[in-house]
Amino acid sequence: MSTLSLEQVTKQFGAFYAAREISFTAEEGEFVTLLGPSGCGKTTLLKMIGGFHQPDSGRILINGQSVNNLPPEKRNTAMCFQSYALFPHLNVAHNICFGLKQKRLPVAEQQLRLAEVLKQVGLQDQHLKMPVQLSGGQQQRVALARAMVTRPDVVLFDEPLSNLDAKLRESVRFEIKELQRQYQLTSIYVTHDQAEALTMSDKIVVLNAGNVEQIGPPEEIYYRPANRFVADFIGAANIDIAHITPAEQPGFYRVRCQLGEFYVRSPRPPLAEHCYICWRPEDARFVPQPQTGDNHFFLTLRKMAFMGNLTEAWGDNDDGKLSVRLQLIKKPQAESGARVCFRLPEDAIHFLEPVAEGHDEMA
Ligand SMILES: Nc1ncnc2c1ncn2[C@@H]1O[C@H](COP(=O)(O)OP(=O)(O)OP(=O)(O)O)[C@@H](O)[C@H]1O
Repeated sequence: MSTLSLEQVTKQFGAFYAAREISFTAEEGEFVTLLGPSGCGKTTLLKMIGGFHQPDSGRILINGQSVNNLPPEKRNTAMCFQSYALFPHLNVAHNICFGLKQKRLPVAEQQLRLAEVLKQVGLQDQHLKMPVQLSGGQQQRVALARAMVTRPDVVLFDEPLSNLDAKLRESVRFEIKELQRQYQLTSIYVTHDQAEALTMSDKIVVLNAGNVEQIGPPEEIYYRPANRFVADFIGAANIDIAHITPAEQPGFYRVRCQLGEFYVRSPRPPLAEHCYICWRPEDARFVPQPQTGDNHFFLTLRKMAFMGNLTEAWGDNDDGKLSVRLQLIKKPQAESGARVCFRLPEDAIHFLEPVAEGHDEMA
């Protein structure tokens, strides 16, 4: 078991920053996901950890030792790519042992490790098959076995599921996570798929244009996004501008925004009186008997879409300047064009970054 730390790691391609002063740690056996949109620098970071790119500045440490000057083969990291990265002309056993052969490990040791890892990934009976004779999920397990067999300090996953269809992705996601947990593999996992990141990770590093936006466990990232980018990128969010003042009770705040007045409980105080706020579409409750007062608001319904387990709805506030998205468990008895009442629970509103001066859309 090993730890991995990045300290202020920067990588430029010409004048362009692919990674700018990135710092995070993966503790022993931790599953850390690098999540962000295309081009945000995920693969560049993974390649620097693996030794395929050299950082311009900053340090990469494995078990507390800098590996900046070590070539890839001396780093004891293992890459796990999409399933198609298996060698098509080699059977399962030869695919798995490829790295061990290159390291010139004695054949007896190779056989021992092969048997062990085949058992770990549940492919004991498949070792003579060629990759084309395996299902997508089995191919993915071979790719993982090939990484695990070298007993790496850190496993680096580069979008390993992007080649699989939606259903298989889900089951293989759980298989990888289970193996990672069982064998306490310190793992760095690159994806732009938020569902993958939320279900698999111990910790998520949210990246945007080469910068870290937030680092935290999945629940914190989802329920306490640090800023508009994170709130919007992970899940759906309604974002508004608000004036926030402390209420009498500690930990409670009065929030005035375009939707109305809200009484909010937040473990995190706002960073300024004038901040962006967000709330999740699933947090609003339909109120059949309209009420006024704190935490109630009115929308003119614009559109509703019945999705089976929930109904998606879109509506505008009274002055028509704010459009809001809702996910309701029960379809409201109302038609498009109706003015209907909703309520937000006290803990639904989250405080984001301060609004820049002169940018007051509420005025
Ligand atoms: N060798 C290179 N030379 C110049 N620019 C590069 C090079 N490699 C990457 N980049 C640029 O750096 C940025 C980050 O690339 P990177 O591959 O790390 O993104 P990513 O987040 O992994 O994206 P994706 O999800 O699309 O794979 C991109 O704008 C890319 O064009």
